[in-house]
Amino acid sequence: MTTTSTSPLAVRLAGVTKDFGPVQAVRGIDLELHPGEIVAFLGPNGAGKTTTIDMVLGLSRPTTGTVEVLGLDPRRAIARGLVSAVMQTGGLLKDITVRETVAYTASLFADTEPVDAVLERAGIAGIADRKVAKCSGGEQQRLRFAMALLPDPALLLLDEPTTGMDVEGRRAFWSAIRADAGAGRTVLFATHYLEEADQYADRIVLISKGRIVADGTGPQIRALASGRTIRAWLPDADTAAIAGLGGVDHVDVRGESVTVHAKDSDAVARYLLTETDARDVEITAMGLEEAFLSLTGESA
Ligand SMILES: Nc1ncnc2c1ncn2[C@@H]1O[C@H](COP(=O)(O)OP(=O)(O)OP(=O)(O)O)[C@@H](O)[C@H]1O
Repeated sequence: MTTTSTSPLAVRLAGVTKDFGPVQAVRGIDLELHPGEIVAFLGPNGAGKTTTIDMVLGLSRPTTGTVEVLGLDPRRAIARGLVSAVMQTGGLLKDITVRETVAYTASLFADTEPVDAVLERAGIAGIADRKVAKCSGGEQQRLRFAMALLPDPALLLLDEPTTGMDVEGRRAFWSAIRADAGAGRTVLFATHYLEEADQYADRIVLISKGRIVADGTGPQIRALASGRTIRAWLPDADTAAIAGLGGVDHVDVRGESVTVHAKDSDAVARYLLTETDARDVEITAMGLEEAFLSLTGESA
């Protein structure tokens, strides 16, 4: 694997913004990725994930700020074979086999890993003689992954790599990526899927409206939105009194039940059980889905 001693960082973004005319797609991102990390870039549609990845790939330049890949300008890093990307679609010839596809790609590079080794690493050695047209979406993505591994890149970028794949295809794809990343490769992938980020990344960078709104492990992201939900049966709930309790974010009354989002669930439960006729009091932690919506400001 190729690394550079001049910078220990795989990716460094400092004060990066990107405007498209009046659209501010990226509004000031600072981000450092360390070698060997698997990082998910998680965010809703239009958050700025692809725009940021394109800048890391040297496909576009930031409006302000700097982007460095392994201590180099992204285009130099690409030219040196330090970076590869797996995109969502395109780029495959249907009438040749999996092995022929990788061999053909290898012939375009001066110096590559052996074809059989990358087929093995991508988990598609068993289907090497299959025509691309006969491969499932997941197998085609693993083929793109094999092609991306040919220059033995230190950094691998994946833009929503599992869109349209079924659960099994997704699992097989990620187990190949994970096994390979054990060797020290840095991986940055964009995704809409919370579960995918939580399951396969060491670190989640949550992005919304062109800014990073949270950065940490799956459990850390959940802890940031550390509120709990308290539900109880309580006809004629005094919503003003509940809203006035410390740490209450939101009170919702539906029919005879009340739902409260609060940081201090004990105080709410104590109030409900001692000061009111509430019954069936239920407290649940926020799931990753709710944490995501609350942190990206997209909750109802
Ligand atoms: N070439 C462009 N010209 C004008 N606006 C653009 C261009 N590329 C992106 N945008 C806008 O910039 C914002 C960020 O888009 P971007 O594609 O980076 O988001 P994303 O997080 O990758 O979204 P998705 O998950 O839908 O792919 C959006 O408002 C988008 O419409």
